[in-house]
Amino acid sequence: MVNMDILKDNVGKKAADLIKDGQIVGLGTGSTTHYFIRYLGERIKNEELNILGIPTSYQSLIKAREAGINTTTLDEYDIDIAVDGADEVNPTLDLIKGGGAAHTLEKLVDSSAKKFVVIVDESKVVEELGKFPVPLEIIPEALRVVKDTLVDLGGKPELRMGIQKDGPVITDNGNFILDTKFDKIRNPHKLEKELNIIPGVLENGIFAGLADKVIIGKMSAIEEIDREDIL
Ligand SMILES: O=C[C@H](O)[C@H](O)[C@H](O)COP(=O)(O)O
Repeated sequence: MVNMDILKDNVGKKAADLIKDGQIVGLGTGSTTHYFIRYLGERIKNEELNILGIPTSYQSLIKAREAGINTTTLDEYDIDIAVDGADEVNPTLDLIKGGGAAHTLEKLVDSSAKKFVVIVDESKVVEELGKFPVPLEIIPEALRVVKDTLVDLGGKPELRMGIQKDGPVITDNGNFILDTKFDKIRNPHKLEKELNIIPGVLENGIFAGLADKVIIGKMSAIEEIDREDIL
């Protein structure tokens, strides 16, 4: 395993150990939550736990099935705890997510949970959000007008292109992604709202004020930061 994978493995296990029998669990998307889902599946099997997962993407649905986690939907259950990765985390626990184009359903699931736990390796920790471009899921018809609006707001939008697929990335919801670089994101709460009121934008990847806890995998140790600690 390369170093970053070890850190992701460590935080995935730590988060899986937080889950209690009988809970409904939001299953985040990405290479870090991959470890969480795997360890949760192992605990369910070894300890005969009664746990249901609510996936945030086709990827996490497939991984849940592989791990032996039964799944359900938000229509049927409230979520006790959601565990998800992030592309950037700042000192006030605001996030940028959506590197895997799953942020729309992730935001729905993560914000619905009674507790939202973020797991990251130390490379994701930043002083100020914005080095990672903000992903916006947009309906395809809105491409030109949303791009123009983002430029007016000081952004540099780029249509995310597929790999091993010609043309743009198509999200799980059938839409496009505009990765938008902003020079500095001084007020993530404000920018998150401004982006979401642009007609044609379904959801953007800023998750301001949502995380209750962040678990950071470092070379030296695992660091845990709770929202109440920073208030
Ligand atoms: O759309 C994807 C998600 O927001 C991921 O949780 C995020 O990109 C972090 O993924 P990873 O753990 O692979 O860095």
